Amino acid sequence: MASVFSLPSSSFLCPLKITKFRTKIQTLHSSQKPFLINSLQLTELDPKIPQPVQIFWKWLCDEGIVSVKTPVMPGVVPEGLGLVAKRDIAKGETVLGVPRRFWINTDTVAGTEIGNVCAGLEPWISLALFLLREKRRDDSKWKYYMDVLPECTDSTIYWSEEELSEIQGTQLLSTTLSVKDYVKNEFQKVEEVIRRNKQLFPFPITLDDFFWAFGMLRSRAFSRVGNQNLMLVPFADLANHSAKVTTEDHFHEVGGPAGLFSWDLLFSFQSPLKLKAGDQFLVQYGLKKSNADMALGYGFIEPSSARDAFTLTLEISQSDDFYGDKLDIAESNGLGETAYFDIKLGQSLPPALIPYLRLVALSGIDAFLLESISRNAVWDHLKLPVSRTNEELICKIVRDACKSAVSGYHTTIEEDEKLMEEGNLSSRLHIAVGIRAGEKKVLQQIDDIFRERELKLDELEYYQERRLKDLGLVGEPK
Ligand SMILES: C[S@@+](CC[C@H](N)C(=O)[O-])C[C@H]1O[C@@H](n2cnc3c(N)ncnc32)[C@H](O)[C@@H]1O
Repeated sequence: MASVFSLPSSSFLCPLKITKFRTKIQTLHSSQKPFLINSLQLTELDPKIPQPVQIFWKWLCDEGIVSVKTPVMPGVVPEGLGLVAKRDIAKGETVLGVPRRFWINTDTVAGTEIGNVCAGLEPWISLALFLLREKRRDDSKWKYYMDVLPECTDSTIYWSEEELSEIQGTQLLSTTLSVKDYVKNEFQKVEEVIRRNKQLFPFPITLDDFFWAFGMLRSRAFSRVGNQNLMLVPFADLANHSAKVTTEDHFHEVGGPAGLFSWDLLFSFQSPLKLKAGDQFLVQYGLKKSNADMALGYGFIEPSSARDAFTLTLEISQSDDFYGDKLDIAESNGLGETAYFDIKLGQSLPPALIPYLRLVALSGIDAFLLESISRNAVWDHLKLPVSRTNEELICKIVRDACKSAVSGYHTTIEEDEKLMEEGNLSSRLHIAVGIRAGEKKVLQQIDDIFRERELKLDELEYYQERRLKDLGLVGEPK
């Protein structure tokens, strides 16, 4: 199995042969003046660091984005490039502040020659076109930043067909294929814009290029900063993720000095951990993200099983005799005709799952429940077992769905675990094996819950029994 992952990199969908420093030292463009690599900051960089990164660092220094006081600098780390502490850093200490004029967001694009053309486009598409254009321009303000962007990541959007076959049957595969289709469709639409504006895009832009830009934005763009939804922040985006970081609020927009004589908004990063000189500055990419989200967005997964997840999709059938009533009840409770329930390994089921399942399965004489005066009253009834038939049916629906999902994988959990134990997996195979094992474990957990429920069907108390008790007609009145 591992052999399909040791293909030469040219077999991967790694577009844009633009940035080469990860494989060979890049030479400067003839039109660029070489920098003198002798400033105070530059001598601090590890000489093993590729030249484009040294030049990027010099640019950061010259532009006043970093100063001698900046306590982090770029470094080569197991995750690629990263930020390394130059000295001990206290927890909560500000490690960098990137002035607004270097941020890349829709305002940045609006202020350029392509601003008008991009005005009606989705923010990410306008940023993607901007990136692709700046990447080709020798006189780009962001040239040295563009030169340190990677050619691709291990995100599943860049995997070859053979690599994708390793996640056969997984939800990650279907999500990846949908995302790829979406990007392809958007590219077809944007090709027309590019064609009509040849003077602004006087170079070919391929689908692979577009995927490159999409992948860069997915893996490096910040969101939720102030009122900016999507934005690239050179230097700050060298921060890698660590599971050791268990908080998420590390970046803020603050006013501050943005050069010798100016004051501006700064994108500022605070260290979530106490660091020693030489340690890597690490952040948290999202506590709620599943391993599939991490694999798709960033091209890595965490060993923690807490990120293993499976999404159960349930639906009220339009051919259901009680479709209208059921939909109304679902909608009154924040759900819809289709409902998605993210189930995480080791965690209890989402509270709305079982009531929704009971609603979907409600039929025959149980359907009288739908006639309750208030929709909320119906939902309250659905929080407890309705009838043996209904409860048996929900167990069957879920167990059948689990069985069908499990039959789609081409390996067992044991086989995946053995591969993991043997080690030596390529980074992409490591992701594939981790994802397919994780999904199956969650499916097993769900199946176990409903198998146990099936065994207790005779012990459960159902609606009619509760009603009779309430009326004092059986057992102890409440
Ligand atoms: C925001 S960038 C960080 C800088 C990046 N390492 C670089 O070389 O430019 C995010 C990317 O870094 C890598 N990365 C970050 N954290 C990682 C981790 N914990 N394990 C593996 N790769 C990681 C992934 O390739 C991810 O897509």
